[in-house]
Amino acid sequence: MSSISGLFSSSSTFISSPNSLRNSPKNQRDLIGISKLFGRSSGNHHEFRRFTPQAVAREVSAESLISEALKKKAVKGLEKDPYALWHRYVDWLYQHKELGIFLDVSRIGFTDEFFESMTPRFEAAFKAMDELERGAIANPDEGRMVGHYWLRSSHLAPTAFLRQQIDTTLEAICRFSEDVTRGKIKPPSSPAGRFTQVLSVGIGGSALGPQFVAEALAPDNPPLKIRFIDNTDPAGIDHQIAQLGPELASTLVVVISKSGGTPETRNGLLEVQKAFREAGLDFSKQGVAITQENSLLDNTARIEGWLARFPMFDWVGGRTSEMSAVGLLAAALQGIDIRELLAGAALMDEATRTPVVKNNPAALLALCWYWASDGVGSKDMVVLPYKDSLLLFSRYLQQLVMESLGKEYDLDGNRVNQGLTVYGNKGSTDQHAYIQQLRDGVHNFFVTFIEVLRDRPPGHDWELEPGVTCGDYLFGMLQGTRSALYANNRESISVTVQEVTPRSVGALIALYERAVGIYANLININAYHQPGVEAGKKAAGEVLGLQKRILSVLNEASCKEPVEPLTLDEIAQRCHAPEQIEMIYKIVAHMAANDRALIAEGSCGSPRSIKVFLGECNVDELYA
Ligand SMILES: O=P(O)(O)OC[C@H]1O[C@](O)(CO)[C@@H](O)[C@@H]1O
Repeated sequence: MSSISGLFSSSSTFISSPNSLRNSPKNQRDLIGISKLFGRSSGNHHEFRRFTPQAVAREVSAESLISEALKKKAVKGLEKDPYALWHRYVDWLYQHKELGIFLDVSRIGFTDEFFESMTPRFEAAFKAMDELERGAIANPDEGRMVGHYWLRSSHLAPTAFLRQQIDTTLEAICRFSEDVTRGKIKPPSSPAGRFTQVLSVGIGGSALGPQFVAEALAPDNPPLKIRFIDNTDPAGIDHQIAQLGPELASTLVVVISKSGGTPETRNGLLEVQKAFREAGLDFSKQGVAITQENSLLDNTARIEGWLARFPMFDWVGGRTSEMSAVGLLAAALQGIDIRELLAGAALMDEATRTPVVKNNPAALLALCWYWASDGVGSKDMVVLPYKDSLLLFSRYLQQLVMESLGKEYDLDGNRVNQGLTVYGNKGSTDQHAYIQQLRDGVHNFFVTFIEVLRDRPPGHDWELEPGVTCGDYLFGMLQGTRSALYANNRESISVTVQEVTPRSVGALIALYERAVGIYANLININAYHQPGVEAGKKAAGEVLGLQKRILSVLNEASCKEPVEPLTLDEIAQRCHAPEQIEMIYKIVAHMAANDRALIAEGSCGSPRSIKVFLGECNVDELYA
């Protein structure tokens, strides 16, 4: 779309003459982009929508909406007159006084006509969000309510039972973390006499929120320092445990998994438990589980008598779980004011319930996303917080946005392959990395700047040049980049917060949660399931199953007298998986690289030369 707007603004005749576009090789990429938008065949591209009557109706309206939008962009282009821009800035500026948050959408070029044309979609989206908050089954696939908003305003939960669950869990978190930080609950055998470290084991939504909040808000000397195991990388796990060293004895291990069965998290737990055994420590006295009631993890923790268990609710998704026990316990243990975090989110929720788009910052974000990416994710969202402590915000948003919006089908069952790509680290650091391309290169993105007005706590600033502080440079870099991008027709949104505090961080999380919810409604997809992730998990399970079959086949051949080394072809035949020969090669190469019992002769660089056998024959397994 990027080049589309540039293209159309240079010559409006292209609009009414799409064939002339098609003829220009320079424009092929744009055309493919457009045909993808509408699911139309283009050359070898196959049809990929089911054309139900509703789908046709929806498609036609989506198509006309987008081409209308393009025409308007073509006619108007991005405003360059400084006074007109200033008026646009002032007219569209959103401010939340109490939260000290501003949203500037003036550098997104949507037109008044486009804004008007979106009214029916927004009306439907507000209605759907309202129903969701009232407890409708908003995740139809999984038959679940979606209630992360209730976590910070329990009085809005649809039943007394839910209200009580939320309130008692919050009280339990506060009590437990206070008892831990005050040393009332302590590790059994640490010379420190109290817990000094938290080791948080979890992945995806069970890690990203706590990581972001720790980076953003943990004080320099927190009551407990936090570390994360968020992968099944053995070297990464070893590193975390090695860094803890003797402090393992005073480490509170918080294992987080909504499902309670995520393999990476289970592996992390088993690795940590092994480290505890080797150090002669009793894991159960230092382990805490956060999971759904009766999950595998919950049952393990209960049976093994872990120190504590906190619930994760069925109606809270992993990527929106920061305000549940998932995020709150870790935050409280680091001395972060979780009531403020919740208060900030609640205030933002209130502000983003209004059905007046111009007064609703989440709706404004959704409007900009729709305009900038044509409602089909045709451009990526680059998130650039100009503040070190917000470094992980882009990574946090990556899951929130991409796992929510990246969907194959819409709610009517049409194949739409929706999404919105998010990436970014922080400014001004990224100006010395990839912003060159953003300014001058391929135009396939829009930017979200996150600005923090307060540079340092009061009383700590100084001028490193007459009249200029270090923070002035950071400010200058942000404003300069915003202007330079805009001058080259690169659109941007700016979110400004007064300070990075628990309140503003809570508000930012709530702002984006709601923006994703509204946007999902605008594009008619279910934001609350993740069927695609299951495919990867299933395939991983199949790889491990194949590995077991390979070992069994090799064991049988290696128990022969003499031992029978097998080629990869022979292994594949005996595993009844000839089509899996490449995977078999990879499994053998991986095991060989890790000094497993398997011996591979030949060179990994010439797979056909490889012959494999096991160093030891396991007779028991033969007859198992
Ligand atoms: O909390 P769990 O159940 O371990 O899941 C972790 C993450 O895995 C996912 O389900 C994706 O696999 C995420 O949605 C989730 O946040």
